[in-house]
Amino acid sequence: MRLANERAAVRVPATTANMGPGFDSFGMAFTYYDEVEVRPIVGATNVTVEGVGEGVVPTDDSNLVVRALRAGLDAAGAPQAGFEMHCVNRIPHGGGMGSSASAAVAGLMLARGLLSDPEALPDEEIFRIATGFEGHPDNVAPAVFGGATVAWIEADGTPRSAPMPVDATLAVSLLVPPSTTRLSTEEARKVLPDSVPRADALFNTSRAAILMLALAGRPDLLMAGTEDRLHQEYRRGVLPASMAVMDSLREQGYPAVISGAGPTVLVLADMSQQTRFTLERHGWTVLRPGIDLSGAQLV
Ligand SMILES: Nc1ncnc2c1ncn2[C@@H]1O[C@H](COP(=O)(O)OP(=O)(O)OP(=O)(O)O)[C@@H](O)[C@H]1O
Ligand SMILES: N[C@@H](CCO)C(=O)O
Repeated sequence: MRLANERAAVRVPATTANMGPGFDSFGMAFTYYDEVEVRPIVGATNVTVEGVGEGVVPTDDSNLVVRALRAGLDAAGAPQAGFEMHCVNRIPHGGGMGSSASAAVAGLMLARGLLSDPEALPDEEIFRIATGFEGHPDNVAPAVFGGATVAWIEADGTPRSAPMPVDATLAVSLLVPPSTTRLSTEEARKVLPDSVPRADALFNTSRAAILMLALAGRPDLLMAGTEDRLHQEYRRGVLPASMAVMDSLREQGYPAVISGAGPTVLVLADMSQQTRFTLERHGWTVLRPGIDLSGAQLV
């Protein structure tokens, strides 16, 4: 295998995970993208970043996108090089919109784009390697495949995923709190208990099944299908503002959940102008993306 192309570029979607009851398994991709371009060079890697993470994320080989690119080349048996990389980042970091999964998928897609035989890195392989970076597959699956997905880990450790039927016209709102409230997934996972009451496990089993029906065209089931007892309440202490907004929206009849590990709040509905303005006055950003059905694409 060799590097056959002098450049590759990728567009990778933001994603949500959990969606209420589907902890570590449900996910969905949005028409809201990071874009990365790369060129192999002779010499040291140099990353330039525009937008989110500018001046913060590493600009050398320790950058997550570069690490994933290198992992992809290794998996395909291709040689390494130095890289000139330019990232246009829109997905907030530590925001609950799957930035780290999208970064890993971006790097792996770029590896594919540089290879003499792109088929050496099929989607399933990119999904597997990116899940290794993340530790759980729920954001990676929609970032790779698009749409709504259910993802799981087989007993032998193999990650798997399958598309969930979704009404692509479903309205989505992502409520992103001010950037001072970012929360790393690592911190958000530390507050979760190792075991949960059987009644709560049963509760989530039915709600996850209901959510599948709701997404496929039963919007009347969205409120019941977005209830959760496995993770959100345990995270209230590290997500006080987001949980308060989620509670208030649910009281008003909106199917609101914590997006991924937070602090972004996902609402599976459009919201009244007044509700949006109130949040924006308090420094929140309201995004209203569509559902991405393609996943990451070389461009
Ligand atoms: N585009 C990127 N380039 C480089 N590093 C990134 C990029 N995106 C994410 N990261 C790294 O991943 C970290 C954020 O990952 P983390 O899993 O904590 O949050 P998240 O993926 O945004 O949220 P969630 O998993 O809840 O959706 C950043 O602090 C940064 O170190
Ligand atoms: N399922 C993950 C999503 C964030 O990566 C969590 O809630 O911790």
